[in-house]
Amino acid sequence: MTAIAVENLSKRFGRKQALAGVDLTIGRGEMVALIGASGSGKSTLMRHIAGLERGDAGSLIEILGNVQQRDGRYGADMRNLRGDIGVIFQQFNLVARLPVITNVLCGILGRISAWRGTFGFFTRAERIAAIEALGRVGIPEVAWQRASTLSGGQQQRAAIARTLVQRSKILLADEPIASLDPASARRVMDVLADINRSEGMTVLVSLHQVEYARVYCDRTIALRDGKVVYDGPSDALSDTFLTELYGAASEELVLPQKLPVRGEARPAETSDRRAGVRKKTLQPA
Ligand SMILES: Nc1ncnc2c1ncn2[C@@H]1O[C@H](COP(=O)(O)OP(=O)(O)OP(=O)(O)O)[C@@H](O)[C@H]1O
Repeated sequence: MTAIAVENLSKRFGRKQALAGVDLTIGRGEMVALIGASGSGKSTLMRHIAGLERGDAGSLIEILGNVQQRDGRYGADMRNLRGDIGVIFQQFNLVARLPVITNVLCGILGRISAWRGTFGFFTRAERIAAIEALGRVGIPEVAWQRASTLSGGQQQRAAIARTLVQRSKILLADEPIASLDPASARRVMDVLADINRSEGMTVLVSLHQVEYARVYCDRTIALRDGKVVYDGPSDALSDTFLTELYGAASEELVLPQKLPVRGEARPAETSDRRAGVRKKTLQPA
């Protein structure tokens, strides 16, 4: 079954053609990487799939077989479909002053009555589910801490826990590791891969470094100037091929050092870098 179907998606911002006739289909249970140099349209595509933005005339997006938007208008099922999609961003994933557990519980706001959400009235079962979700991502001990006290990697994992509590079927992760040091980045990618495998959650993750795509995703979709220029096995994205696709801009897609193979022994994680660090810290100088 198809999780995400995008047909002829175009988006113009003034004179800038951010997306130009994007076609792609992602099956349920797939974990797919989206790569592209800066400004290639990754975030714009993610925002459209999340239902946060509407495409231009002629565009069609279907989520789980239902029309999410067509010709710049949202479909009738839009509200329900929003609940099926969990979104995490590079930053600003959590409300800093609230405890982590409350942030995670925000995942169920779409399913409970407005008054319960407004007053933060959550049942014992819901709180237990939130702590279990934090356990799934490896950080149950931070449940009662303020979100602002978490490292960047922990914040991303808490945001993933929120999507588990939301029971979303699709997870869109827009550059979730761009602000993290390599050890924290791998942990976040490990968690994404784990919930993809064990929960069957469809994952679309945009990445700046193609190495992570090669290690974690069988399939990569590459964007350039708002168009899909490659859609196929991540293994095929050799450095030479990347240069063919992106020219000099390919340098920003390659890490200076090789990543260990998944599951290979890794050095102990150093302390996670605090969230809010400047974007693209993994780029070569
Ligand atoms: N709201 C907007 N208004 C005007 N232009 C926009 C808007 N959003 C995106 N763009 C432009 O569309 C193009 C694609 O932007 P987008 O953020 O999707 O790229 P990206 O691949 O995610 O880049 P990065 O890796 O740097 O985040 C860029 O030229 C950007 O300036």
